[in-house]
Amino acid sequence: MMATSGKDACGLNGDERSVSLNGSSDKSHSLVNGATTGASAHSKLQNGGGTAAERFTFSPEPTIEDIRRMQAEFTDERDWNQFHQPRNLLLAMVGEVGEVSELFQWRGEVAEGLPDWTESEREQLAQELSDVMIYLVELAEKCKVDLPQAVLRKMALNRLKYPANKVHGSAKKYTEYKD
Ligand SMILES: Nc1ccn([C@H]2C[C@H](O)[C@@H](COP(=O)(O)OP(=O)(O)OP(=O)(O)O)O2)c(=O)n1
Repeated sequence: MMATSGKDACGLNGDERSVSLNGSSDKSHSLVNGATTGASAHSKLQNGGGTAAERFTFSPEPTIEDIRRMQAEFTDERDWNQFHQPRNLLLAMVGEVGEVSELFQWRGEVAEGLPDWTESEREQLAQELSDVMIYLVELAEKCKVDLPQAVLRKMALNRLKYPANKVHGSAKKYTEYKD
């Protein structure tokens, strides 16, 4: 089960955890803090409201291949590959998706930037999303899916299925378009 108090499963509190993040959370803090400074800043961060210049971006590293390699090292060091077959990894990933859901449940709609969330809640979310990503990457590895290239192929398909000039501003599924 997910830790729900200020301490996580390793016994770290929010402050201790943020020390180990190498500044990667600073960027999100500044964006998020912007959202709490006033109504206009807040509304700008609603879904779809930000310009490209304001958009939150990730650090370039680690790459997906870096994550695959680091997780492979982690499991090798523990002799855990015996447990990490595809189905087990899938179930572990779905369990972690459940933990992400738990953080959102009963809150109603949540605005982009999570303006009402505490630092501890944000850090919990970062950890649970990371768990999902780690298991997803390892699942892809164990299924021999080259995930970065597969994502490129899928995005190309998505662009074909949803031509921008046809679907602009509409959330309809492609099967609903009749032309
Ligand atoms: N057999 C395992 C167990 C853990 N992990 C790694 C991958 C995940 O990133 C993380 C998952 O650890 P936990 O199962 O302890 O789950 P949580 O970190 O979510 O802890 P909790 O369930 O207490 O929130 O550790 C792994 O690779 N293989």
